[in-house]
Amino acid sequence: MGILEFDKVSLELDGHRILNNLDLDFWEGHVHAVVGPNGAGKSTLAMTIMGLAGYEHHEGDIRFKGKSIKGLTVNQRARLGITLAWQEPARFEGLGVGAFIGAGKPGASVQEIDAALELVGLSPGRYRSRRVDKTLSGGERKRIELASIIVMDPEVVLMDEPDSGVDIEAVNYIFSVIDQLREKGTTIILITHSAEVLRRSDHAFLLCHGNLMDKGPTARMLAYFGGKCIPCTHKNAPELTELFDGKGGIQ
Ligand SMILES: Nc1ncnc2c1ncn2[C@@H]1O[C@H](COP(=O)(O)OP(=O)(O)OP(=O)(O)O)[C@@H](O)[C@H]1O
Repeated sequence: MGILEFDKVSLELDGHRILNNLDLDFWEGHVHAVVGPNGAGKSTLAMTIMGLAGYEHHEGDIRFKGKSIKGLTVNQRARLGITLAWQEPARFEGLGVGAFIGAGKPGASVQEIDAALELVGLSPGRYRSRRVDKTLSGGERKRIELASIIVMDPEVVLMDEPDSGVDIEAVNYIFSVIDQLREKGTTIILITHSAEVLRRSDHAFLLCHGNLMDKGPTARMLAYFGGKCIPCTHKNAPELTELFDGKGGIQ
């Protein structure tokens, strides 16, 4: 049994079926990737797992440790240990960086906060007292968000395009955070367009137009990035030339 299970989950937004009858099983302590072309429904899947407003009225069931989480709020899901690393720390804008990082764990010590900052490659002396605001660069904000996840120590963490908008140095820190979370036994769900990120996973799901097209070990799913997209009969199936950027990633 997986730690997080989708049982025939479908979701309509604005009259369009965005997720279609998905049966997914995320195994405890594994790193899963969710891949697929633009508009496949990957971010919608993440929002639906988190139970964000507008995404809660899905058909089918989502179970965490065997119990339905349908109807639970984002905060209730977060308290169970399910969290999403947002693209940017938008919550609590203006809070001190240290307070922001400690917010997910009542009583978090300065040492824990500093250790998390160091893990993402930000000097505590320089960053802990700064504000979470627009004076931080996009990459810094992303790393601060990751530091908050390290302190929170969730059971399931979703990361939506963890390597987008960050430089090579920051990407390496993000990858080392993924490795550390994996070592701790955290279940990780990586939503990605990047073959490099996909390589960090053990197992991947391929979505297209809200449908699960394939699932399997990463090594096999990497073929998708190599230009061998599996046959798709959807009327709007994108041309392969639209999909691949020629550098091992997809557009
Ligand atoms: N509120 C909404 N109303 C109608 N359609 C929506 C809504 N939100 C998302 N969609 C559509 O749902 C589809 C899936 O969007 P989603 O953002 O989940 O895709 P994605 O796989 O994450 O794409 P990308 O790789 O481009 O980020 C898209 O066609 C999008 O336009």
